[in-house]
Amino acid sequence: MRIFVADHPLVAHKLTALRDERTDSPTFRQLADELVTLLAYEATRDVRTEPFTVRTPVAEATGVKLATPKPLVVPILRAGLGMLEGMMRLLPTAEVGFLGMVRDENTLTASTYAQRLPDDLSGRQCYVLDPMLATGGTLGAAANFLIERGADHITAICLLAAPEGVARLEQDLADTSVPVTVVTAAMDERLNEKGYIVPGLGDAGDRLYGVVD
Ligand SMILES: O=P(O)(O)OC[C@H]1O[C@H](OP(=O)(O)OP(=O)(O)O)[C@H](O)[C@@H]1O
Ligand SMILES: O=c1cc[nH]c(=O)[nH]1
Ligand SMILES: [Mg+2]
Repeated sequence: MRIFVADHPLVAHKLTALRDERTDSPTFRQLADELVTLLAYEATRDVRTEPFTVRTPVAEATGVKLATPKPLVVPILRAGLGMLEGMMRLLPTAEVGFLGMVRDENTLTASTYAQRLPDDLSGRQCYVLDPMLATGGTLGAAANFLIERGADHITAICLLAAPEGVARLEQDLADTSVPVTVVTAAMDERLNEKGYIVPGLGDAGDRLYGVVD
């Protein structure tokens, strides 16, 4: 597994504002959207392309276009939905599949409550959107689910990651030969006793969409 921590002043600036507890929900959604687009630029460095030739008004130019099958973007509901538009801005022709997952606040175990994905992901590059890599349970389960369906290349975009989550993900993916990369805006210090990232930004889903319970 590969971890890429984006090192860019604009990423750091937007992330700081996102962390700020005074940031309201509309601003949080806007910042998350902008941050994802910056991260998506890094995350799509190895998106598959094929040669494509066009004619300019002057001459022929050899270039590339996105290869088929098109990449699949998979936001993990709920909070990953807040990252979708920012990702699709860079990959407008990608297809989108959905995974609904929730972490039990007491056991910190992730479970899947909804999925709408192609059955066969053979040969697909998948871009998973999940703002928080905390214990790693959610992302590990999501990645293994996609691999079972045939995905052969997975890149996860996370706004924040914790070292404990990265270690768990390494373990959960130990048996796969599918390349998995995590692109994140920052590697934070640790998890607290409730499984929240420290310093983190709080509950990403609640800050995007409000508290449910
Ligand atoms: O790494 P983990 O310990 O598994 O935690 C990370 C998950 O927790 C949050 O989702 P949550 O369960 O709060 O659902 P929500 O997006 O609906 O708020 C977050 O959006 C991640 O999906
Ligand atoms: O810090 C955290 C950990 C898990 N989920 C969140 O939304 N925030
Ligand atoms: Mg939540």
